[in-house]
This record gives sequence, C-alpha cells and structure tokens, in this order.
Amino acid sequence: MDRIALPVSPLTVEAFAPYGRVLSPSGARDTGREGYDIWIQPFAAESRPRLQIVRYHARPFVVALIERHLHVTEARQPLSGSPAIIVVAESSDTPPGPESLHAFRLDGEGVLFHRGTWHAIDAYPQHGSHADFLFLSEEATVNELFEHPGRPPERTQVHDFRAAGIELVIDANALFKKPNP
Ligand SMILES: NC(=O)N[C@@H](O)C(=O)O
Repeated sequence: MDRIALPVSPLTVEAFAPYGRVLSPSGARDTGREGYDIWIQPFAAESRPRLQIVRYHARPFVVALIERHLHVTEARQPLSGSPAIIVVAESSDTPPGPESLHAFRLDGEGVLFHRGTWHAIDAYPQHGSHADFLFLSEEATVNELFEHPGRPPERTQVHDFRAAGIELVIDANALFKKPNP
C-alpha cells in the first residue's frame, strides 16, 4: 500500500474556488432591504432539495473512498461539535490522482461544492467525538445512496483509493502551521 500524506490548507475563497464557494457574507450583497442583506448562493439540484443534518463521527485521518454527485451542488454548513477536515478535488470524468486532492479545515464557515466536485465520503472531526453539519443535497441522490446502498448509484460516481493500493493520510500536523505573517 502506498502511503501518501495530504497537507491541510487554510480555507479561503480563493483556495476553495476550484471546488466550490465558501458560504460567507463576503462581497457585495445580492439583494435585501434596509438593515437586511442577502447573498444568493448558486445551489442547483435536479430533483427536490433534501435538507439534512449529518453527524460525522471521529475517525482515523485516512481517506479511502471519494465520490462526486452529478446532479446537485451539495452544501455543508458546520452546526456544532469539532472543526472538521474535508478532502476535495476538482470535478473530472476520470477519478483524480492523490496529487489532485486538497484537504481543508471547516471551522464555522460552510461550503457549496460545484456540481461534480470530488470529495471524501467522510469529513474528519479535528478533535472530540463528532462534527455536525447542516447538509443540502437533492432527494434523488440521497435516496440512491442511503435507501438503496447495495445498488450502484447513477447520480454519484465513487472511487476507491484503497482498492488502488493507495492509503491517503491527512497530515493533521499541518493544521498548526500558522500562515506566514
Ligand atoms: N449525505 C449526503 O447526502 N451525501 C453524502 O454522500 C456526501 O458526503 O456527499
């Protein structure tokens, strides 16, 4: 098994742009009224939206499976629990290599994936027992994955690094490297 370390990058609008948007009230508002600003986010789904709360339990910082959803721009907003690390790669028809994966730490700010952005099926709580997220997806994608887990999904593409003989280990130490002043 080839063991490859994945450094963790600070979550910034620019750094995350290839994978999606950071959900934060930044830049000019889109609409609103006196004393009330609205930033419209480009969420898109081809079936009914599905709002979920997802609890990621603490787990080893090892990435085995990644996936991408072809018919929804999935959104995740931290709710409670520990900051958590997500692993992403740009949308591509063929699965990305380890060199194309990037890990980001979500600590308060959420993200909206571009359609088809590859992501680890897990998020990795940095400490403690779990990390809870508000999770916006679509009914058809979620039902395929969780109501019919034995059936190969049509709306989601999955890739198994473990089956390819690759063990991806998130480099948690990089979390503590402060950006250069
Ligand atoms: N939970 C959910 O709707 N989808 C997951 O497969 C995911 O992490 O994208």
